[in-house]
Amino acid sequence: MVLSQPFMAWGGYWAIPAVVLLAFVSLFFYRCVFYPMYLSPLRYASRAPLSASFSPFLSFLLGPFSGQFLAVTKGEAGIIQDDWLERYAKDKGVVRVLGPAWTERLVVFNPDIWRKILVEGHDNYIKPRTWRNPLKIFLGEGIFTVGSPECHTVLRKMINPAFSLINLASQTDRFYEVAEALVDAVAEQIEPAQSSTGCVLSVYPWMSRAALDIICSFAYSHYPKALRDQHSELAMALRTSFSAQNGWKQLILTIVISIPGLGSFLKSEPGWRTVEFITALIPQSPLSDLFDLFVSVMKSAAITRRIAKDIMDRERPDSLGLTSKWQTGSVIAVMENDLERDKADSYRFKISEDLVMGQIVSLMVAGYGPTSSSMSWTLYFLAANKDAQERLRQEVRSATANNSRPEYQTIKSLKWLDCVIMESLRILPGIPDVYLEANTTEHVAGMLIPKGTVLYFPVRAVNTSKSVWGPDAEEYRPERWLNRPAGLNVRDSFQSFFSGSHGCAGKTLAIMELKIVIAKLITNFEFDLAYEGQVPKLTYAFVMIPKDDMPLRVRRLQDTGCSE
Ligand code: HEM
Repeated sequence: MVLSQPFMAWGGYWAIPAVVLLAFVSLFFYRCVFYPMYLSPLRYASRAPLSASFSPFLSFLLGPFSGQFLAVTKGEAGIIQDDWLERYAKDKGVVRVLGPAWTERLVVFNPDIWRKILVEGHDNYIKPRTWRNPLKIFLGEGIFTVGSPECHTVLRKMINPAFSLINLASQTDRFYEVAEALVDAVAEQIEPAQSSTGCVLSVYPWMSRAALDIICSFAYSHYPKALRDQHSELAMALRTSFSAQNGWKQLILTIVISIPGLGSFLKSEPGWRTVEFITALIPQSPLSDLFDLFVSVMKSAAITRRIAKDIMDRERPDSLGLTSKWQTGSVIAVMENDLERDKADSYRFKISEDLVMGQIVSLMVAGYGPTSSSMSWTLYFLAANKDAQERLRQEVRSATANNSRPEYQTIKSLKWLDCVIMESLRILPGIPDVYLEANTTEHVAGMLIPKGTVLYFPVRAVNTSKSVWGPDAEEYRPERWLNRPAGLNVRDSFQSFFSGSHGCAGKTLAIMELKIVIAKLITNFEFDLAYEGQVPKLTYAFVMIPKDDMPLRVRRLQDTGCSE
C-alpha cells in the first residue's frame, strides 16, 4: 500500500508500466545513443548502423537486444562483414558493432592492426569469456577454452612439435591409409549400373569421416575407422554437435547452458556421465524439436568426453610413469614428454587430467571440423571448374605414375594441387570469423583498446577483399596463386588459418591431408555438380559447414582399376 502510494498519486497503476517504459527508453537512449557517441572509449571507430542488418522496423525492435549478432548469425558468413568493410572501415580499418545486450565489439579489417595485435601483442589477447564458457561444455578445459594466456602458451608449446613438418612427413602413411579407405568407401556407394553416369553423393559426411579418422590416427592411437563403421559413435556425436552450432540453435543452447551452475556441472565428469545416462533413457520427443536438439547435443558432448577419457586412461603411462603407451610422434605423446614433474611444477597452474582430456577433445574437434568442410568445398570447386579438375588429375597422375604413395615432398611440389587448395581455402575458409578479447588496456596503431573489448576478425571478408585480391576476388581462380597481384602480402591477406599465437596449430597437417585426400580422390573419380546452377549452401557457425551435405555427381574413372 505504502509503496504504491506515490504511483497512485501520479495517476494510478498505469504509472508502473509507464515508469518501467521510461526507464527502458532512458537506458536504450543511454546505451545506444549517448554512450556510443560521447562516452565509449571506442568512439574513434565508425559504427555500422543496425539498419545495415535488419529492416528499420526490426532494427528498432530487436537491435537493442541482439545488436548485430542476429544479423551475423542469420546470414551467410562473411557477407555482412563485406558490407562493413566497403562502407564503414575505409577510414581506420576498424568498425564498431554491437554484440548482444549492447556490448560494443571492434571489427578489425586493417592488416597492420591485425598483425600488431596477433603477432606482437599476443599475450594480451585471449578467447572471449562469453565464448569460452559455453564451449567448455563440449571441449572441457583445453587450448580453445583456457582463460590464462600463460596456460595457453604452455599448451601451445606442448603440441607444436607434433605438428612440425618433420614429424608429419614421417607419418604420411597414416594419411594415405585413410585416403585409400575413403576411395573404397566412395566407390562402394556407386552401383554397378551407375558406372557410366555415376551417382549423386553427399560428399560432406564422407569427408568428415575421413577427417576424423586422420586426426584420431595421427593424434592418438585411437582409430575410430569412421569410414568403415557406419555406426561410429564418435563420428555421429561430432556430427550432431556441429549441426547445432548455427544461428538460433547456438543462441538458445548458449542461453540454457549459461544458467548459473549448470555449465560447471555439465562439464564435470559426474555431470557428463549423468547426462549420458539420462539422455539414453529419454525417447525422441514427438513434441519439441528444440528439446530433442538439446538432448542430442548434450548426449553427443558426453559421448565425446567419455571417449576422450577412455583414450587418456588407456594410453597414458602407468601410474609409475614407466611405460608410456602413447603412439610415437603422436600429439599426446609429445605433450606427455613435456609433463615431466619438474617442468610441470614450474607452471603456475596444474596440468590436471582435465586439461589433458580437454586437449584430446579440442584437437579432435579442431582437426575434424574445418578440414571436412574444406575438403568438401575443394571438391565442389573442382566439380564447377572442370578444366581445373582435369589439369589437376594430369598433374597428380604423372607424379604418382611410379609410386601410388609418394612422399610428402613430392605432393608438396605439385603446383596446381597447391593452387587448387589454397584458392578453395581462401574463398570458403572453414572458420569464417575469429573472436578475441583484450586482456589488458593498450594503444594499438594509435587506437585505444580497453581491457574486455571483444575483437572480431572477419577472416572471410579479409580473404576476399577486392582492394587486395582484385575485382574478381570472389571468383574461384586457382591460377591467381601462380601470378599473385603485385604487392600482395599473403601472410596478411590470406587468414584462413589465422595468425599469431592463436593461429592454427594444425595448418601444416591440414594442408598435407587436404592434398593427399584430394589427390587420391581426383585420380579415382570424376566430380560434377549435382544440378545446374548449384552453389555452396553455407551455415554460419564457428565452423562453416555445407547445409545440404554438399551433393556432387561422382563417377568412378574406369581406367584406374583399383584405388591408386
Ligand atoms: C582446413 C583446415 C583448417 C582450418 C581452415 C583451420 C583454421 C583455424 C583457425 C582459423 C584457427 C583459429 C581459431 C580461433 O582461434 O578461433 C584455428 C585454430 C586451431 N587449429 Fe586449425 N584449422 C584447420 C585444421 C586444423 C587441424 C587438422 C588441426 C589439428 C589438430 C588444427 C588445430 C588447431 C588448433 C589446436 C587451434 C587452436 C590454436 C590456438 O588457440 O592456439 N586445425 N584453426
